[in-house]
Amino acid sequence: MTPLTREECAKLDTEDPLAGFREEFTLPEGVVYLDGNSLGALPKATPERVARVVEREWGADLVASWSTAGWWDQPRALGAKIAPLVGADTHEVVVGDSTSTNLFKTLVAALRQNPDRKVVVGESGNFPTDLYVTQGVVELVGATERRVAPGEPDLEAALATGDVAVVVLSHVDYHTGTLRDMAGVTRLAHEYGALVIWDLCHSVGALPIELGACEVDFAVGCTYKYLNGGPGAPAFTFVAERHHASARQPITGWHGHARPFEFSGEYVPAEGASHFLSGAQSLIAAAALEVSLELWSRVDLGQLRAKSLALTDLFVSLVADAGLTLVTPLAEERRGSQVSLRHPDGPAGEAVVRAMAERGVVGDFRQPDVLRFGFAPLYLRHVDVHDAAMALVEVLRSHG
Ligand SMILES: Cc1ncc(COP(=O)(O)O)c(C=O)c1O
Ligand SMILES: Nc1c(O)cccc1C(=O)C[C@H](N)C(=O)O
Repeated sequence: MTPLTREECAKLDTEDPLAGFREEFTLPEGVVYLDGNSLGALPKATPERVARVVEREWGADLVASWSTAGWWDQPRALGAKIAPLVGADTHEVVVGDSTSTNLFKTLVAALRQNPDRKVVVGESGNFPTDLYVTQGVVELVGATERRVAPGEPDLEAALATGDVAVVVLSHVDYHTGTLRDMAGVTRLAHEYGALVIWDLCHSVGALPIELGACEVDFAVGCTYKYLNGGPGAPAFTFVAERHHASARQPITGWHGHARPFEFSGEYVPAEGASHFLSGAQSLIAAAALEVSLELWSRVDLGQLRAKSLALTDLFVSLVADAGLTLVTPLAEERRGSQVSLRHPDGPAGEAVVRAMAERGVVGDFRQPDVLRFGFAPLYLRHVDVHDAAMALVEVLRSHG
């Protein structure tokens, strides 16, 4: 692709069907924010809603708000708002806890769903919390972890032994930005009798996801990156309907009980994904997420994906001769909404990211040598991408 001029980028911005969303976010003056894959930007409507929950629902209405303000059902209501973003039915998604905790719950549940097998397959290089939680679960339940190199060939070899209960994978890799073939990998795992848990942290809000059509078993994901729920916003859990009747998660708290207000001494699982809830959530954090999900309900995911690909294409073409190695696959079906570039001098890449931040371009560095730039299509313009790329080229030039 021939790199576009800034004027050509400005013209594309005038034709962008998503352009209006930028006005709905608070963005610091003079900053190009390419770290929305770590912490998404703040929707302008969030502070007022959070203040209302604090002052009115909590301050004035107190305990009545559990029913009058819908607090009790908020994990399901928010789950229903996430469902269309991930191609799920409303009763298959609940919101609460962190991605790490939800991975723990779904992994134990998936192992119990496949009781004759005791091997969990993960990939080296997956986000550390996925690897750590897997280690914790296999120790706890007496299973075995088999960690393979990323990619379908190694995964298939690991599955072919016929003893794999569950596979845990990231839909988009946090480090390289590689997008996995969710349908193909899920089918492969099923062919070998394994279940699949997908971590959607780097794909939800970045591209359309079809959990139902791909026949995914379980999925988890966070809401503070592309979904703009705020720092530490509650995560979500997807449980396919076919697992509802039998799946059993291990943190059997009262919010996952079928009749919590009977206060009985015996645990009876709630129906549907609700069983995957455990205890009370922060309703203040939930209010912030509710605002951003209302905004997300107006987003056309096809337009989002088209813009994401255009922005990452643009960035890649503008920095093609900068002396960095592209890590993120260029093939559209393999690319998330980020661009990762390897610095030839490894750790020197960190100084480049710092120098860019001094020029108002915020990206991040991931050990040992990757400069990582996330492209959140709702609030980034083509001109921002142009400016960021030029800043990177200049910084690299001045760093020799
Ligand atoms: C792939 C992936 N999984 C999980 C997490 C985070 O999990 P938690 O919200 O529990 O900190 C992140 C980011 O921090 C991530 O990138
Ligand atoms: N979740 C984070 C946190 O709690 C503190 C600092 C950073 C994060 C991140 O989101 C890191 C991010 N998952 C990554 O892909 O690197």
